[in-house]
Amino acid sequence: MNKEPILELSHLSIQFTGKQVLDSINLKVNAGEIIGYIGPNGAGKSTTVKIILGLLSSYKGEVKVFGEIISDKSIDYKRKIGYVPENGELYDDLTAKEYIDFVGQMYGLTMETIDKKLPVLFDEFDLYGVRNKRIGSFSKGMKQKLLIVASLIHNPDLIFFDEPLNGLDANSVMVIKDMMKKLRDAGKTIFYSSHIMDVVEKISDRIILLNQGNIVADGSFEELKAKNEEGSLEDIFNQLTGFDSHGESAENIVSVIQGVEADV
Ligand SMILES: Nc1ncnc2c1ncn2[C@@H]1O[C@H](COP(=O)(O)OP(=O)(O)OP(=O)(O)O)[C@@H](O)[C@H]1O
Repeated sequence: MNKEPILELSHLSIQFTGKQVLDSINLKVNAGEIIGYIGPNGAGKSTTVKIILGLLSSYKGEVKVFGEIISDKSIDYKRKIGYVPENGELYDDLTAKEYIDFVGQMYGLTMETIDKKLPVLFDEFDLYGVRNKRIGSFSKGMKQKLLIVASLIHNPDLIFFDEPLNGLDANSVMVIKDMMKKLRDAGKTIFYSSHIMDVVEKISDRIILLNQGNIVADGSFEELKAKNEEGSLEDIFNQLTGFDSHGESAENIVSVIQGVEADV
């Protein structure tokens, strides 16, 4: 069995206009895990994913995916990667079927393969009835489900989900959570970024917390809980990111709103 990590970051750093966003991050990820990749807004989660996907090149350090340094290689490694971006762009003028046909073919799938997979996936995601409608007419949740189908149609081994539950109804959320576990059980690796702490807590085999450019926690939820003597992942997150003033912040917001209202 190949024990080489599926993903390895060594001393990964990046700056934007003088701001150190990632500060020498080291990380090894093995196949068959769900990694909850969390951190405050602006911590650098999406930036990390964009570097791994080859969308940003101004970084320092080394990124290995499937055992190969990405800067040395062709873009072939991307054929085995799936990605749902936080704010995914779709082509409004295409129909849902045209979009998946297009994405599938970009990944090198034959139309025969696409035609076998697409009806089942669309059916499960409640998109079959609208497969020939233009994406521009879709609701937020329908677009999100289409992005998820597009990210998985080529059977990727490494999957990046950035807030995949955005806009999904409670039924779809259950499907996606179960689907992530089944993909993990089938040996896939999922890098899951989200601010919904109770889902991250329940679904992740390993949780990585990024704060101010550094990894400040790395382990299973049970390990983080034992180490930090806190109850929930939300509590651990607040403690490790040094945030203990939510009550005060809420009070300030409400009093300013009321004050301004009163002056009008
Ligand atoms: N192209 C860019 N040019 C300049 N600054 C950038 C660029 N991309 C990201 N940044 C900055 O890098 C930091 C990290 O951004 P990133 O989007 O990676 O955060 P995040 O952890 O994904 O946040 P969120 O939880 O809000 O999605 C932010 O300060 C952001 O302003």
